[in-house]
Amino acid sequence: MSLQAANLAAAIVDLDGTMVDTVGDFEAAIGLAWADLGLHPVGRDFIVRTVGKGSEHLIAQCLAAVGAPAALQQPAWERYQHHYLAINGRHSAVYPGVVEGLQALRAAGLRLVCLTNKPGAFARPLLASKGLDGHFELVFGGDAFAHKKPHPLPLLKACEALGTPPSRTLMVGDSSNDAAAARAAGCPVVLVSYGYNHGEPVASAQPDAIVARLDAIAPLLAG
Ligand SMILES: O=C(O)COP(=O)(O)O
Ligand SMILES: [Mg+2]
Repeated sequence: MSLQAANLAAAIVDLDGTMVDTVGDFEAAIGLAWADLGLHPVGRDFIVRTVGKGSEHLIAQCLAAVGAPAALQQPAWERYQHHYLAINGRHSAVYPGVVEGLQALRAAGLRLVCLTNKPGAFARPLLASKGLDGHFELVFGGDAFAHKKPHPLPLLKACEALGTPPSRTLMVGDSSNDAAAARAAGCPVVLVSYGYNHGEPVASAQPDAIVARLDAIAPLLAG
């Protein structure tokens, strides 16, 4: 079914790689945590390829990449959270077209929810400091439910909270995690071309549409 024919009532919008370019924050917080623990630094490219499945996954992968012993898992997670909360948003930027895109979706009558794999305690202050929080009725972090994307549960829960059927609730994301979760939940999905998709082209996730900016979505709905 085309996006136009879906008669959308709401959109669920991803955060990292879709609305905000946060790689600089991940890189800074991991760098500071790793320095505290005397670990070898992790390269930015590795972080870009690994972001998307939540912070716990990112930290575990970065520890494995530098051959850190298992005993450092918990201290690394604690140091990382400490530093991330302190620098949150400082090395991040809202992508061009995001504010206009969110405004246009709302003007088209869609209700908006933010759903991210990022912990809620990181996501809420980031949205607020970037002035994006006012667009969303609800914000769900990666720790809000028993599973994260690519599991469909968070999308189904978001639809339930909105009271909108998945078929009329658009997922807007940047990665195969968003696309797989949307497919399994029964939501249509649009991916942006500029985010973090584990080094793969977003076309391989077979979304309903690919856009270069968030403000290119509303025109697709109008036909
Ligand atoms: O924190 C992550 O790993 C990704 O977060 P996202 O779901 O907002 O892309
Ligand atoms: Mg993302």
